[in-house]
Amino acid sequence: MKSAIKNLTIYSLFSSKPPPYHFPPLSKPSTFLTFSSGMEKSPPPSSSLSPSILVLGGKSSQENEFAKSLKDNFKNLTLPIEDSGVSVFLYDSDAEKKTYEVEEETFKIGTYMNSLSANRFGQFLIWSPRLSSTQDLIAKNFCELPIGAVCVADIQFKGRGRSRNVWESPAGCLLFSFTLQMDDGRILPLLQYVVSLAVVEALKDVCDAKGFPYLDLKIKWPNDLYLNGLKVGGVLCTSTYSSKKFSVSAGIGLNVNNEKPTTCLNAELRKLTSDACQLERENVLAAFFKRFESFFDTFSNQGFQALEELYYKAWLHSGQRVLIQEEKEGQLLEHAVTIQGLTPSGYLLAIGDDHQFYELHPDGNSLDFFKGLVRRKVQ
Ligand SMILES: O=C(O)CCCC[C@@H]1SC[C@@H]2NC(=O)N[C@@H]21
Repeated sequence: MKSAIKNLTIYSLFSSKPPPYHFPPLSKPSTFLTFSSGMEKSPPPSSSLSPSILVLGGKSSQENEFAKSLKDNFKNLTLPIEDSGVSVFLYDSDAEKKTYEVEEETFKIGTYMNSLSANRFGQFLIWSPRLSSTQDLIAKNFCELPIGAVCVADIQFKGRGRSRNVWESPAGCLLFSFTLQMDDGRILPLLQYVVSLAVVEALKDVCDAKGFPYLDLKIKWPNDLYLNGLKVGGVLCTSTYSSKKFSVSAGIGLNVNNEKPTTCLNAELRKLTSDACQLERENVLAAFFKRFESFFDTFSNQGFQALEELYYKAWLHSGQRVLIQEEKEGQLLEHAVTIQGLTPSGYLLAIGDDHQFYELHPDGNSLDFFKGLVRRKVQ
């Protein structure tokens, strides 16, 4: 295939080749370490700012033992300079209850753990009221954490978006990153779609379980989450390659409960029903891991094809007419195509009015879906 595109920006997961930089070889997940789980003094409320805290906790005694070992060996972790002063605590449900009395907005680890039914993802949790970026913490310490470990922050002050964008991360958003590994680099670029799909389906699951009306959360390709025409979330997947494995840090930001300046899931829910029907970040996160775990198994064993139908129901683009741009002999030509689906490598497949197939790549400078696309001919 010949590309007519110059200055093409390709997101990190669109490259099936190992990236040029590597983390050190992966160590075994340390869940076999044995320590007694201990109670810690109550962590301060999230309103106390710098230096922040990290709370480590697990679903089972095994993960709680790992939490203890990580706390004891905390100096081995690599923290972004902005987070270097953090204090580490082990999760303690009694202490958490006291914290709620002071601060309602904190992520409730107990509620999350009770709601979590996934078996492999989300079992080991790192929570912070205020962190530079969950993505940085997870990616920088991938080798020290068990696969499936999740880091949640109430507020990020250096949140990362795609294409080096800053991700605004105020209170009320569900902000998290988690770890996973994959062997097959050919399907790696499609993983971000599996993550987005799991968010959409998890939201339906929570609404179902609570008897809430459905929110029409949709995927705007490649990684945005839209509700009623407004962006309420995004997915960022980054990977490194070592010892024949891709180590992936998957980060998700979802605006559950902060309607300024646009909207959020709960604001849209209030329009449909009573004020009493409100989503909690803890339940959404637990439902996400349940969905993701199942989708990830399907994806790993059968490929993205097995999820494609569901994905196309969840995205905004089937049959969408899109204006694409092409530079020819110094002239900017624009013409319309109709989106058909995804190519095997995860780009958009479109058919032109000339019956020619096109593979559309995202323009790194602008994600204006109707203007900012570049094209590549499929032969
Ligand atoms: O650009 C996008 O649309 C993706 C944004 C992903 C943001 C999330 S918030 C949690 C995690 N931590 C980060 O720093 N970024 C991701």
